[in-house]
Amino acid sequence: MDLMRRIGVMGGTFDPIHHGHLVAASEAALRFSLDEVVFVPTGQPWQKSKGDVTAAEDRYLMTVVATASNPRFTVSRVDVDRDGPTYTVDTLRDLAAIFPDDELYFITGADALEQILSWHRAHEMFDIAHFVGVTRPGFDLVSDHLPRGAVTLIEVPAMAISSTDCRTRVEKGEPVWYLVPDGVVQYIAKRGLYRNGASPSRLEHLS
Ligand SMILES: Nc1ncnc2c1ncn2[C@@H]1O[C@H](COP(=O)(O)OP(=O)(O)OP(=O)(O)O)[C@@H](O)[C@H]1O
Ligand SMILES: O=C(O)c1ccc[n+]([C@@H]2O[C@H](COP(=O)([O-])O)[C@@H](O)[C@H]2O)c1
Repeated sequence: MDLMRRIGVMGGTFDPIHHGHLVAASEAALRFSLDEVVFVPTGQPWQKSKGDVTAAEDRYLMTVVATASNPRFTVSRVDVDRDGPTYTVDTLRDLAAIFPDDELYFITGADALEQILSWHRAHEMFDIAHFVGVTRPGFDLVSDHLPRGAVTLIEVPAMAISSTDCRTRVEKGEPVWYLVPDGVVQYIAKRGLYRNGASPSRLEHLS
């Protein structure tokens, strides 16, 4: 009996997680018959400007809330718990140790795929996981720059949603209902995230 499972890995800063992330993961799971999709919130996303990123614990908890209702979705703390800048090569090494008998599929949107050769030790990543590039409105989905056979491109339902737009809307007092899961709307309000352009960096007010 073949016990090898197919594990999707959806990395992101998730500041906040939105339905674009969830649809991308769900479609990749469908197309590749993934047994599980592990969402991995970044610890320190070195290519985003440091002061602008919400505390990792808040981003981690929003990811847990957003994925809780899907039995195939899980959340990993490997990047949140690792010191230093978050490199996907480390994420994949950690997950390969957790899932030693399984195949890893790293899911990434067209914008991230475009930049992927700027990632730390990028070429080593392709030995650990197969990459799945998904369409995203406003970006071209191409893989000509990547090693042959390393990436499969798939079309997913177009969700013109970004975390940046969600943060801006909250800051302006506009709703983010239906852009992010209901529990994430409530978490953002409860924690006062994204108001006045600043987020609390600790969880001392979390009751
Ligand atoms: N609407 C979307 N459709 C498809 N893929 C997406 C979408 N939004 C994000 N992604 C992909 O999800 C992953 C994590 O994205 P990230 O957490 O940076 O969200 P973001 O919306 O791009 O954030 P920000 O606006 O803060 O840059 C990346 O691979 C990104 O390409
Ligand atoms: O490995 C790197 O150097 C690297 C650089 C930028 C982004 N990434 C990964 O790409 C995923 C999406 O990142 P981001 O910054 O667009 O949220 C997330 O898993 C990041 O860890 C990875």
